[in-house]
Amino acid sequence: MPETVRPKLVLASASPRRLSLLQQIGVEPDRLQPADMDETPGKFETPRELAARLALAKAVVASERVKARAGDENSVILAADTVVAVGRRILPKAEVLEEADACLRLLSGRTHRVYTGLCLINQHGKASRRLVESRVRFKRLSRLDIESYLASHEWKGKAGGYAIQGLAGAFVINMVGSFHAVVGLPLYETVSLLEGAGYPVHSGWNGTKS
Ligand SMILES: Cc1cn([C@H]2C[C@H](O)[C@@H](COP(=O)(O)OP(=O)(O)OP(=O)(O)O)O2)c(=O)[nH]c1=O
Repeated sequence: MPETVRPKLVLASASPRRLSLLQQIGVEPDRLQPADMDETPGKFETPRELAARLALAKAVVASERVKARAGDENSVILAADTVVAVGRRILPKAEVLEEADACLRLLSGRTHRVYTGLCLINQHGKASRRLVESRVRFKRLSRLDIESYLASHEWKGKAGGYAIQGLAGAFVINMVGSFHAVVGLPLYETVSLLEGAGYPVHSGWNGTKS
């Protein structure tokens, strides 16, 4: 029987969170190929549609770059996008203090949704997609909560102006969905897409330390 060659894995992301979530399940990408793009929502686009569209767009852009390089033909490309929303209102990825402040005030005492789009383009150029929706309920935030959190700078570059995996974990009364998806990469769905593309996830589990 001919031996199947493991495809190379390209992670289309600049997010250190996504890389460490992959490493958590014993998967080490062969290459990082971040795909910078305009993430502005379309006029009538829902948060769910935005997360799905951007995950696909990131994978496509990275795939084009990978294809242009000799020797990388047998590659699978993985990309994701996380969108935080209150109802239909899409919150920004907070880059400045004012944005993070506005996000936290809006999230205070409310339940919001986090949509994580996932896309894998296989060796033959076929895209497979998943969309994971999680609900997160925040306590009512005091002025001190908000000011202290803003001073931590953990909000920077995070969708909705917070990171559940850090200090903001203290704001969460409960969540329904996938914690890892909120952080940036739904692990169950990631494994299912990788296995579907013939990428052997378990081969990285030998001798893994907890
Ligand atoms: C809600 C939430 C978001 N985030 C992060 C995950 C993503 O990195 C970021 C959302 O922005 P994204 O546009 O999804 O990702 P990114 O620009 O950081 O990285 P790339 O496109 O290169 O993959 O917010 C957390 O780390 N924790 C959280 O609790």
